[in-house]
Amino acid sequence: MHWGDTVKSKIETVGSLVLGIDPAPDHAPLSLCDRSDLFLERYVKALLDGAEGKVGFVKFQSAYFEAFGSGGMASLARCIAIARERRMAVILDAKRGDIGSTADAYARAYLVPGGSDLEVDCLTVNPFLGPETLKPFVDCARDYGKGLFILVKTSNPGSGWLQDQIVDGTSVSERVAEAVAVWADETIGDHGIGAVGAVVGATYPSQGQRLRTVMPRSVFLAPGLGFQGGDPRATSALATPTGPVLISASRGVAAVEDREMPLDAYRALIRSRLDGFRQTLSPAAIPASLSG
Ligand SMILES: O=c1ccn([C@@H]2O[C@H](COP(=O)(O)O)[C@@H](O)[C@H]2O)c(=O)[nH]1
Repeated sequence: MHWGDTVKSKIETVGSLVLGIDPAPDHAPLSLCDRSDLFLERYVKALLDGAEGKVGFVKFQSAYFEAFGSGGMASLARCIAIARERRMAVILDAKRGDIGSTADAYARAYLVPGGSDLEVDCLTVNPFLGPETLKPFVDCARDYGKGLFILVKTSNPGSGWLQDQIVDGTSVSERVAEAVAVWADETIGDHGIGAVGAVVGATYPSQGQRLRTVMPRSVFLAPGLGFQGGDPRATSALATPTGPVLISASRGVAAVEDREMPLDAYRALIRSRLDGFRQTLSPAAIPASLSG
């Protein structure tokens, strides 16, 4: 199935929220942390239990699994499988990017069916090394129904240091966006949505408006809801029929101060936080079946 079709059908049935999964033991309930070797999978299962029926997309942050070394990467593979069993579309936020031959190996690891046990539906990639280094990812997205989110305007406070710089009359992020738009057109699916999308932080919705005009057929991944203060309403309003917006929150859904919280209460908290975030989105981003 084309990534754009997957996005469209998940949004229509469950909505555009993305559950960000950044497993950090220092803000998780203690009952999940008592055996460090089991922490990652227990944490992911607790979040997925709480998110049942509330989200159709999960975004795993690779770094938090890598931080546990080889065991963490093995857990990531198992957590990807668990999320897929629960019919979630899996985005891996690994921000990969390197010279073409190495990018080819990354693409095989994450995007080629059966290429490795880290295969996901969609991957974040970094454009800093230039267009030919993104080609292996774009080819895989087109050939195997996968999705890409290329970093265009990231959510962090310092993103403007490079991304807002003007070169030959165009900002660096717009320059990247122009390339994304071309790749989106080359990978278009039945619904007019390209497989190549963009990371556009929820913290910069007015730049998002401008970027939407440059990338009319790309899915936006908008991280930064919750802890980073992203604007849910203005960001979800960037969605168009051929340019859906997926909005993600990680700590804002999962982090707790009361670390003694029992697991059942934690699952209930996840559910109510996801409901709360959903209510802050533009009404157009909420499927009719869930808007009541
Ligand atoms: O521009 C970007 C790109 C990626 N991220 C990632 O999203 C989550 C955000 O976590 P929160 O707890 O919801 O703030 C994290 O994994 C980042 O690496 C981003 O924040 N901004």
